[in-house]
Amino acid sequence: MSELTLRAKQLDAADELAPLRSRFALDDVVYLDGNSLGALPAHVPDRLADVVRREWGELRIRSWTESGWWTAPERIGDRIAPLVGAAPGQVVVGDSTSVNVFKALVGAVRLAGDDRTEILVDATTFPTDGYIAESAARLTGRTLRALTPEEVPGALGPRTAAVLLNHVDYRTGRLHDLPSLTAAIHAAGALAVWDLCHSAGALPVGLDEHGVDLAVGCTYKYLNGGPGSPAFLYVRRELQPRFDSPLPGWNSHADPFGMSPDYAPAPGAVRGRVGTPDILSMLALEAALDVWEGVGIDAVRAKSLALTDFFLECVSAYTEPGRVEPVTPAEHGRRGSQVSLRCADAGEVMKRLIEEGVVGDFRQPDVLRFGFTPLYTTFADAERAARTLAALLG
Ligand SMILES: Cc1ncc(COP(=O)(O)O)c(C=O)c1O
Ligand SMILES: Nc1c(O)cccc1C(=O)C[C@H](N)C(=O)O
Repeated sequence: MSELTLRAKQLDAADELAPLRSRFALDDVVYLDGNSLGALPAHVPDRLADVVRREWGELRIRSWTESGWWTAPERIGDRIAPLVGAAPGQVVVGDSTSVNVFKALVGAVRLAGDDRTEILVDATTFPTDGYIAESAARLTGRTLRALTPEEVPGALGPRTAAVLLNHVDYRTGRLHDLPSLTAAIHAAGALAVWDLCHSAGALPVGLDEHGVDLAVGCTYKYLNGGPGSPAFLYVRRELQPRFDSPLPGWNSHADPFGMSPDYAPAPGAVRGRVGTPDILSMLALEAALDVWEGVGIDAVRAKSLALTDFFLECVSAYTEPGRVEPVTPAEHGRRGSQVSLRCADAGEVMKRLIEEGVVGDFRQPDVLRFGFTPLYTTFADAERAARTLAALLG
């Protein structure tokens, strides 16, 4: 047994979170793609079967009240809230991340007022955010400026309405400094909107603590909600009474069954709802969140850093110098829960890695991306992935 294989064994034996892996349906594939689609929690199929057979099949329409379907968006929002550092009543679940980016950004611009004429967006962001920001700017008559997060403080001014940023960059795995960027945005009198897709469930976010205004995130990555599971929207409590949703569907009405032709927004997080919630996906997500029972996000972060440190060490020990180049920052304060390696022919290399039972993904133009989900990823997984990669690269 090599020194690193032995170390992996010791690290797994000492890992307090190791028993959580049994809460998931996993096989002997090394699954390092939980930053794209989280693994299936083992109890979710039975829960979903119950929702379909009993709640839908037998109770039918009664389930909207008797099975708690109607209030699911806020109830599930309150279960995500502690994972992103939010007190209850500020997170609502529903729609895709893209739709929530639209609600949050247009809502932020409206909150900022008419004399603030510019939106700033992270140029390195996941593309959907940039597309939506462009449309939000056109619809609200604001200009849009795309720049890197480092350039944001220097670009802020009295004209800035809102800034849309990613907490962790999907390609490089770089963690941006949410507290200091939010503080700089506030000092300029603008609103901070954060996309938490790659940090929710992976590391502490501290939304309330840092005074973030609005935030969105998906639930199918580190929250393991399943393919296409609904996203979430956070609106800071103090802003809720003035939050003017650009998609004021009947589900966000103060009295939805009053069926009034006049719109009156509901108070609180409910104001972020739009139309009928996608109950099957939503209740799969709710069940998936049970795996967090007794688990703290700080412990998850500590293991995530230990896993990514160990993976980087194994890659450097096993791989010929120069074959791959880490693009994820080594510094803990700037690292999300993934490791991205720049590599020649990355698309082909990832295809072969997957054939060898190590699943990560390829991102244009030359990045091998490995996601580490501390709830189920082991140190042995990290070592085997690095060893398999090195063997492939020769
Ligand atoms: C940072 C980020 N924002 C948004 C999305 C996607 O949004 P949606 O859930 O609408 O597909 C992703 C991944 O798909 C993402 O990585
Ligand atoms: N949402 C996805 C999908 O529907 C299919 C494939 C991948 C995804 C992803 O989530 C991609 C992901 N946001 C990324 O960081 O690349």
